[in-house]
Amino acid sequence: MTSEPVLELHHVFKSYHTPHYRSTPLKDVSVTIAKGAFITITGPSGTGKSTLFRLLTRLEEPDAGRIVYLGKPLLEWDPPRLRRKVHYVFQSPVLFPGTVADNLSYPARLAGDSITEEYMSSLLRRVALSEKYLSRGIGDLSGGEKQRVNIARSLSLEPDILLLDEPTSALDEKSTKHIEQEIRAYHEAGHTVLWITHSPEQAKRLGNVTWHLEDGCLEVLVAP
Ligand SMILES: Nc1ncnc2c1ncn2[C@@H]1O[C@H](COP(=O)(O)OP(=O)(O)OP(=O)(O)O)[C@@H](O)[C@H]1O
Repeated sequence: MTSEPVLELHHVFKSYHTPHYRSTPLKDVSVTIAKGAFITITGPSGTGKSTLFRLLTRLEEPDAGRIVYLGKPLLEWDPPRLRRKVHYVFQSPVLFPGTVADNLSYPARLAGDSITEEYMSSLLRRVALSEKYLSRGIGDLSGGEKQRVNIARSLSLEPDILLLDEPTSALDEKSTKHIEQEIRAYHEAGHTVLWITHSPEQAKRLGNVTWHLEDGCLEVLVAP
């Protein structure tokens, strides 16, 4: 791992105000992510882990502070281009009606390209699904199968930074271990990974740097 920063947060604040409550998920958070890092993110439910990912992909903007990707402020990045490079795999899979193949080939079609059935089968194997799934309708899949198709489609984009929001929450132990192994391989190929998890055991298995987010503060924990 090099120490070259790929993402930087400088004094980032984010809060929400509604008529009924006020919540401040990020209070003056400053942190740097080195290129090729594998960071797990933990913290109680509702503390702002997903909010952080929304800010990193410009789905929302901070109230104050600056986020920089590859030396350039996020505000200067074209959002669709940014989101292919810093890619958010949502906690609830976003798939459209149609077959698994329709969904896997969507990013290529959007770019005016096409991908082969063989490549789509290899994407499915990476998430422990057989090629038989290619013709299955999205509506017929279980929550865990949808989650894996969603991850397979994201891997096809080969993002520089992969943001995973509880990607194994609907999976059994065997599939969870398979996905962990696949994402480790993705990381070892030189990519940066941020992984939100509620499981301290999973955080320990996945890497030695954990960010703990609570009460708006981000604490960096490095395992010995
Ligand atoms: N659009 C919004 N409007 C108002 N409040 C919001 C909005 N989005 C998030 N919040 C609030 O901000 C806080 C952080 O939410 P966030 O989804 O980031 O938490 P989280 O740590 O990812 O939670 P979980 O572990 O349950 O997924 C919560 O209190 C939530 O209710």
